Parts: sequence; C-alpha cells; structure tokens
Amino acid sequence: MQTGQLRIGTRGSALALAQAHETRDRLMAAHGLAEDAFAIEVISTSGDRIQDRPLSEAGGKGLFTKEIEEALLDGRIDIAVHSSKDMPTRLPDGLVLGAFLEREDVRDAFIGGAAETIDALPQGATVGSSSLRRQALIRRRRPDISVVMFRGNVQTRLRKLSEGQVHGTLLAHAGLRRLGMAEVITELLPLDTFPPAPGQGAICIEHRDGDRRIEQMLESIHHGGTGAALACERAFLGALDGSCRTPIAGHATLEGQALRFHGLILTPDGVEAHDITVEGEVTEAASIGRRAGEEIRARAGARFFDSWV
Ligand SMILES: NCc1[nH]cc(CCC(=O)O)c1CC(=O)O
Repeated sequence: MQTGQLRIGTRGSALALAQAHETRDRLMAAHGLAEDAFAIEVISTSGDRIQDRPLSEAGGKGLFTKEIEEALLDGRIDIAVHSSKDMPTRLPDGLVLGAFLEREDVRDAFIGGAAETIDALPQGATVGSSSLRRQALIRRRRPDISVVMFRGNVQTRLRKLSEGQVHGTLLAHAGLRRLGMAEVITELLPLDTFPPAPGQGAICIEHRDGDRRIEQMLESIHHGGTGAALACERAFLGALDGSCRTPIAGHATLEGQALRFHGLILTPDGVEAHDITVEGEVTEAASIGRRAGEEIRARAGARFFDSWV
C-alpha cells in the first residue's frame, strides 16, 4: 500500500467488486485522482461463508457487514462500499452512512427457464429464491408455485436454472445491470405487485463518524435524492424493528420536493398483506418512513408479527 492511499473495503463477490469499482471511479472523476490513489481491500464476511441455510436463520443482515465494519473501526480501511439493502438499520457506534450513489432501477427481475413471465409458468412450477419478500410476493401472486431456497452468486443460480433445477429465479435488476448481465432477464416485475426491498438498487458508503477528509471527499459523489429516499426506507424498517424474518417491501420516490413512500408487509405464505402509502416533504423523509412503519405495525396487529417468530 502506498501512503495516503484511500482504502476501500468491500466483499469479494462480483457484484460487491463492481460496486467498489464504481465508487472508486466516481471518486477518481470527481477529484481528478489516478487509480493508484486507491486500494481495494477485499474482506470475507460471515454472510459469504454461510451457504447452506437462509441468512434470516443464521442471524440476518449484519452478517454481510460485521467484518467490514470491524476493519473500518480498526482503521484498516477508510470507507466501506455496500448494497444499502444489506445494511442493518442500526450501525455500530462510531460509524455512519456518509453517502449514497444515485440509485439504479429498483425493480426485481424474473429470469425464466420454462416461461418468460411468472404468470406464464406452468401449474406447480418451482422458483428459486432465498429472499423472504420475494417468496411471499410470488406465493401471493401464484399460490401453486413452490419456492425453493436458492443462494449463491448469480452464475451459480443461472447454472441451476439452465440445468432445470428450477423453472425460474428472481434477482435485482440493479445487480444484474452492474454485472453487465441484464440480458438474461425475461420479465421486469411491476412495482405495484413486486415492490422492492428497502434500499434495493442503491450503493451506500460507510465511514468513521467525524472523519473530515472522507466527509469532504464523499460530498461530491453523494446523491441527495437517493439519500432522502433511503432515509425514509431505513426509518420504515427501523420502526418495524428491521425483523429479517418478516417479508418487508418499502420504496420511496421523489418528485421535486414531494416524497411518496409505499410500504408492504406480508406473511411468508403471502396470504395476509398490509400496505401503506404516506406522502410529505422531502425534508421529512425519515419521519415519513417512521410514521409509515408505526401505522402499518398498528394495522397489522401484534398477532401478525407473532405468528412466525
Ligand atoms: N442480498 C443480496 C443482494 N444485495 C443487493 C443485491 C442487488 C443489488 C441492489 O439491490 O443494489 C443483492 C442480490 C439480489 O437481490 O439480486
């Protein structure tokens, strides 16, 4: 490592590396820096190592961030690049999310083998996904479909699909685009029936609270609209206690100074669902999300949350 280099911590998956490179490239462009002003440090996380069970059972979201956050706190790296969707609502003391890059398309994508769309899948088809939200949304739309646990990187999933192990799978459009693989998509799912996970499609950058040098560098690559949408979506998750065993969707959109949030919670079988829309000023982003979370919680009732914990 050269002295003065900015050290970027990331997981080692192809998607994580693409996101780290995108962040580095934006910082290079914004500050007229060369590639050797940065070092990309790959950090393996528990989430990468656990492959045999759903992460919601193994301990949830923090599994993708713990080792990276330790590296930040120890001063081994200066910034960490994450998928916002994978970030817990509460960060360790001393760390903050300092910047969000402009959001990609937030929609889920269906990659079909047996048929191009979810509606066209044969009766009783099998779809692979390990996301509780996607499982519940598919079951809500097509109760006859069986959803099987499906993890691993994009290449592994596509191989299983081409081997006929499943009739289709769902992935984030954003991730496929960042990998240059959007051509495998057979259907982009509509936002009203397949609302995204809070944070989907947005890259965030975490750093040590009060690190002035980093704060100044990030200012130029931060996207204010994405930051407001994410403040709202993360507040919604926080108000729901971020339970990773509950299928939760939440999406904030902006039109000028107006922010509109749509949230949805479902039972894992997709049978029961509660949704909410709250609108307000962009400056109130976090309180809109919190209010939506509190209201949907009250509406669903304690029984809804108790039924599978
Ligand atoms: N949990 C894995 C994860 N985290 C972020 C993305 C996609 C990229 C994004 O949403 O920014 C994915 C894969 C997927 O859902 O297909």
